[in-house]
Amino acid sequence: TRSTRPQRMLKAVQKNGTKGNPESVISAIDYFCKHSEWAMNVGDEKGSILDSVVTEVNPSTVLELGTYCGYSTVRIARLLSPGTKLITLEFNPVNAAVARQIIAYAGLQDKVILVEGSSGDLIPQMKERFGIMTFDFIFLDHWKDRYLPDIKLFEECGLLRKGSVLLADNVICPGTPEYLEYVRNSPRYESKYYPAHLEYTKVEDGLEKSVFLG
Ligand SMILES: Nc1ncc2ncn(CCCCCNC(=O)c3cc(-c4ccc(F)cc4)cc(O)c3O)c2n1
Ligand SMILES: [Mg+2]
Repeated sequence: TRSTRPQRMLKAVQKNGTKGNPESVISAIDYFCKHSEWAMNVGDEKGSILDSVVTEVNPSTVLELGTYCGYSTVRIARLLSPGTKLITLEFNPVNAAVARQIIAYAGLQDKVILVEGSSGDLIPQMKERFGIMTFDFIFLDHWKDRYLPDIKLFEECGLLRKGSVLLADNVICPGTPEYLEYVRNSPRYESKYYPAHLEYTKVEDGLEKSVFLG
Protein backbone atom coordinates (compact mmCIF):
# COMPACT_ATOMS: atom_id res chain seq x y z
CA THR A 1 0.00 0.00 0.00
CA ARG A 2 1.04 3.61 -0.53
CA SER A 3 3.48 4.99 2.04
CA THR A 4 2.28 7.46 4.67
CA ARG A 5 3.49 11.04 4.97
CA PRO A 6 5.48 10.22 8.15
CA GLN A 7 7.17 7.34 6.29
CA ARG A 8 8.11 9.69 3.43
CA MET A 9 9.40 12.17 6.04
CA LEU A 10 11.61 9.43 7.56
CA LYS A 11 13.09 8.72 4.11
CA ALA A 12 13.88 12.43 3.74
CA VAL A 13 15.63 12.42 7.14
CA GLN A 14 17.71 9.37 6.20
CA LYS A 15 18.60 10.96 2.84
CA ASN A 16 19.32 14.55 3.93
CA GLY A 17 20.21 14.27 7.61
CA THR A 18 23.45 13.22 9.30
CA LYS A 19 23.18 10.21 11.61
CA GLY A 20 23.70 11.20 15.26
CA ASN A 21 23.21 14.89 14.54
CA PRO A 22 19.88 16.17 15.99
CA GLU A 23 20.21 19.63 14.36
CA SER A 24 20.49 18.01 10.92
CA VAL A 25 17.38 15.89 11.61
CA ILE A 26 15.41 19.01 12.63
CA SER A 27 16.60 20.83 9.48
CA ALA A 28 15.82 17.88 7.21
CA ILE A 29 12.24 17.68 8.54
CA ASP A 30 11.70 21.45 8.23
CA TYR A 31 13.06 21.35 4.65
CA PHE A 32 10.76 18.41 3.78
CA CYS A 33 7.73 20.28 5.20
CA LYS A 34 8.58 23.55 3.44
CA HIS A 35 9.49 22.08 0.03
CA SER A 36 7.80 18.69 -0.27
CA GLU A 37 4.82 18.05 2.02
CA TRP A 38 3.34 20.10 4.86
CA ALA A 39 3.14 18.10 8.11
CA MET A 40 1.92 18.95 11.59
CA ASN A 41 5.28 19.18 13.36
CA VAL A 42 5.56 22.11 15.77
CA GLY A 43 7.98 23.59 13.19
CA ASP A 44 10.95 25.95 13.36
CA GLU A 45 9.28 29.17 14.56
CA LYS A 46 7.29 27.63 17.43
CA GLY A 47 10.14 25.13 17.87
CA SER A 48 12.51 27.95 18.81
CA ILE A 49 10.04 29.09 21.49
CA LEU A 50 9.82 25.46 22.71
CA ASP A 51 13.63 25.36 22.86
CA SER A 52 13.78 28.54 24.96
CA VAL A 53 11.17 27.33 27.45
CA VAL A 54 12.86 23.90 27.83
CA THR A 55 16.23 25.58 28.34
CA GLU A 56 14.75 27.97 30.94
CA VAL A 57 13.02 25.13 32.87
CA ASN A 58 15.93 22.65 32.51
CA PRO A 59 13.54 19.85 33.56
CA SER A 60 14.43 16.55 35.20
CA THR A 61 11.06 14.96 34.38
CA VAL A 62 9.42 15.59 31.00
CA LEU A 63 6.22 14.37 29.32
CA GLU A 64 5.16 14.97 25.70
CA LEU A 65 1.61 14.22 24.55
CA GLY A 66 1.48 13.42 20.85
CA THR A 67 4.83 12.25 19.45
CA TYR A 68 3.72 12.16 15.78
CA CYS A 69 7.07 11.81 13.91
CA GLY A 70 9.29 12.77 16.83
CA TYR A 71 10.26 16.27 15.63
CA SER A 72 9.47 18.01 18.94
CA THR A 73 10.77 14.94 20.80
CA VAL A 74 14.17 15.47 19.14
CA ARG A 75 14.00 19.25 19.82
CA ILE A 76 13.36 18.64 23.53
CA ALA A 77 15.63 15.60 24.06
CA ARG A 78 18.68 17.34 22.51
CA LEU A 79 18.43 20.02 25.23
CA LEU A 80 18.04 17.76 28.29
CA SER A 81 20.80 17.38 30.89
CA PRO A 82 22.79 14.10 30.76
CA GLY A 83 20.84 11.26 32.38
CA THR A 84 17.46 12.97 31.94
CA LYS A 85 14.85 11.13 29.89
CA LEU A 86 11.58 12.29 28.38
CA ILE A 87 8.42 10.20 28.13
CA THR A 88 6.41 10.71 24.96
CA LEU A 89 2.97 9.25 24.25
CA GLU A 90 1.78 8.32 20.74
CA PHE A 91 -1.58 6.77 19.89
CA ASN A 92 -0.91 5.73 16.30
CA PRO A 93 1.43 2.69 15.95
CA VAL A 94 2.52 3.55 12.39
CA ASN A 95 3.55 7.05 13.47
CA ALA A 96 5.21 5.65 16.62
CA ALA A 97 7.33 3.32 14.48
CA VAL A 98 8.46 6.26 12.32
CA ALA A 99 9.17 8.38 15.41
CA ARG A 100 11.34 5.66 16.95
CA GLN A 101 13.46 5.59 13.78
CA ILE A 102 13.74 9.39 13.56
CA ILE A 103 14.68 9.65 17.25
CA ALA A 104 17.26 6.84 16.80
CA TYR A 105 18.66 8.50 13.65
CA ALA A 106 19.24 11.64 15.74
CA GLY A 107 21.09 9.46 18.28
CA LEU A 108 18.67 10.34 21.09
CA GLN A 109 17.07 6.92 21.73
CA ASP A 110 18.67 6.67 25.20
CA LYS A 111 16.97 9.93 26.26
CA VAL A 112 13.48 9.00 25.10
CA ILE A 113 10.82 6.57 26.33
CA LEU A 114 8.13 6.32 23.65
CA VAL A 115 4.92 4.74 24.94
CA GLU A 116 2.13 3.71 22.58
CA GLY A 117 -1.36 4.51 23.79
CA SER A 118 -3.75 7.34 24.52
CA SER A 119 -3.08 10.05 27.10
CA GLY A 120 -6.34 9.33 28.95
CA ASP A 121 -5.26 5.73 29.56
CA LEU A 122 -1.53 6.35 30.18
CA ILE A 123 -1.44 9.48 32.38
CA PRO A 124 -2.92 7.60 35.40
CA GLN A 125 -0.21 4.94 34.94
CA MET A 126 2.78 7.33 35.00
CA LYS A 127 3.58 6.93 38.70
CA GLU A 128 3.40 3.13 38.80
CA ARG A 129 4.96 2.40 35.38
CA PHE A 130 7.74 4.99 35.38
CA GLY A 131 8.26 5.90 39.02
CA ILE A 132 7.34 9.51 38.33
CA MET A 133 6.35 11.70 41.27
CA THR A 134 5.63 14.93 39.38
CA PHE A 135 6.51 16.39 35.96
CA ASP A 136 8.68 19.50 35.69
CA PHE A 137 7.71 20.09 32.05
CA ILE A 138 4.78 18.88 29.89
CA PHE A 139 4.38 19.59 26.14
CA LEU A 140 0.80 19.21 24.88
CA ASP A 141 0.51 18.55 21.14
CA HIS A 142 -2.10 15.79 20.84
CA TRP A 143 -5.86 15.78 20.22
CA LYS A 144 -6.92 19.36 20.85
CA ASP A 145 -10.08 18.34 22.71
CA ARG A 146 -7.95 16.29 25.12
CA TYR A 147 -5.90 19.24 26.43
CA LEU A 148 -8.51 20.24 29.04
CA PRO A 149 -9.48 16.76 30.31
CA ASP A 150 -5.79 15.81 30.48
CA ILE A 151 -4.69 18.85 32.51
CA LYS A 152 -7.47 17.98 34.99
CA LEU A 153 -6.17 14.40 34.97
CA PHE A 154 -2.67 15.67 35.84
CA GLU A 155 -4.16 17.52 38.83
CA GLU A 156 -6.24 14.53 39.98
CA CYS A 157 -3.25 12.15 39.69
CA GLY A 158 -1.00 14.52 41.68
CA LEU A 159 1.44 14.79 38.77
CA LEU A 160 1.97 18.56 39.08
CA ARG A 161 4.03 20.43 41.66
CA LYS A 162 4.42 24.13 42.44
CA GLY A 163 6.32 25.40 39.39
CA SER A 164 5.44 22.62 36.92
CA VAL A 165 5.37 24.14 33.41
CA LEU A 166 2.84 23.13 30.77
CA LEU A 167 3.43 24.31 27.19
CA ALA A 168 0.54 23.83 24.75
CA ASP A 169 0.81 23.91 20.95
CA ASN A 170 -2.00 25.07 18.61
CA VAL A 171 -3.98 27.13 21.07
CA ILE A 172 -5.17 29.31 18.13
CA CYS A 173 -5.03 26.91 15.14
CA PRO A 174 -6.67 24.40 15.24
CA GLY A 175 -7.46 25.96 18.64
CA THR A 176 -8.11 24.78 22.17
CA PRO A 177 -10.64 27.33 23.48
CA GLU A 178 -11.84 25.41 26.55
CA TYR A 179 -8.24 24.71 27.63
CA LEU A 180 -7.26 28.37 27.19
CA GLU A 181 -10.29 29.56 29.16
CA TYR A 182 -9.38 27.15 31.97
CA VAL A 183 -5.68 27.95 32.37
CA ARG A 184 -6.23 31.71 31.91
CA ASN A 185 -9.02 31.91 34.50
CA SER A 186 -7.89 29.34 37.06
CA PRO A 187 -6.18 30.83 40.15
CA ARG A 188 -3.98 27.72 40.16
CA TYR A 189 -2.10 28.69 36.96
CA GLU A 190 -0.06 31.63 35.76
CA SER A 191 -0.38 31.67 31.95
CA LYS A 192 1.48 33.45 29.15
CA TYR A 193 0.77 33.43 25.41
CA TYR A 194 3.65 33.27 22.87
CA PRO A 195 2.34 34.47 19.47
CA ALA A 196 3.70 32.74 16.38
CA HIS A 197 2.30 31.05 13.25
CA LEU A 198 1.01 27.63 12.28
CA GLU A 199 4.05 25.57 11.29
CA TYR A 200 5.38 26.39 7.80
CA THR A 201 2.52 28.87 7.12
CA LYS A 202 1.53 32.52 7.69
CA VAL A 203 -1.61 31.49 9.61
CA GLU A 204 -1.78 32.83 13.17
CA ASP A 205 -1.06 30.32 15.94
CA GLY A 206 0.86 30.29 19.21
CA LEU A 207 1.97 28.48 22.34
CA GLU A 208 0.46 28.91 25.81
CA LYS A 209 2.82 28.45 28.75
CA SER A 210 1.08 27.74 32.05
CA VAL A 211 2.88 27.42 35.41
CA PHE A 212 1.09 25.41 38.11
CA LEU A 213 1.01 27.43 41.34
CA GLY A 214 0.24 24.50 43.67
N1 LIG B 1 -5.21 11.53 23.46
C1 LIG B 1 -4.13 11.22 22.71
N2 LIG B 1 -3.11 10.56 23.31
C2 LIG B 1 -2.01 10.27 22.60
C3 LIG B 1 -1.94 10.63 21.26
N3 LIG B 1 -1.03 10.45 20.29
C4 LIG B 1 -1.51 10.98 19.15
N4 LIG B 1 -2.72 11.47 19.39
C5 LIG B 1 -3.59 12.03 18.39
C6 LIG B 1 -2.99 13.33 17.98
C7 LIG B 1 -3.41 13.65 16.56
C8 LIG B 1 -2.61 14.81 16.05
C9 LIG B 1 -2.72 16.03 17.01
N5 LIG B 1 -2.21 17.26 16.37
C10 LIG B 1 -3.01 17.95 15.57
O1 LIG B 1 -4.16 17.58 15.34
C11 LIG B 1 -2.46 19.16 14.90
C12 LIG B 1 -3.14 19.67 13.79
C13 LIG B 1 -2.64 20.79 13.11
C14 LIG B 1 -3.37 21.31 11.92
C15 LIG B 1 -3.92 20.44 10.99
C16 LIG B 1 -4.59 20.92 9.89
C17 LIG B 1 -4.72 22.30 9.71
F1 LIG B 1 -5.36 22.79 8.62
C18 LIG B 1 -4.19 23.18 10.64
C19 LIG B 1 -3.52 22.67 11.76
C20 LIG B 1 -1.46 21.40 13.54
C21 LIG B 1 -0.80 20.90 14.64
O2 LIG B 1 0.36 21.49 15.12
C22 LIG B 1 -1.28 19.79 15.34
O3 LIG B 1 -0.61 19.36 16.45
C23 LIG B 1 -3.04 11.29 20.70
N6 LIG B 1 -4.13 11.61 21.41
MG1 LIG C 1 0.83 20.82 17.05
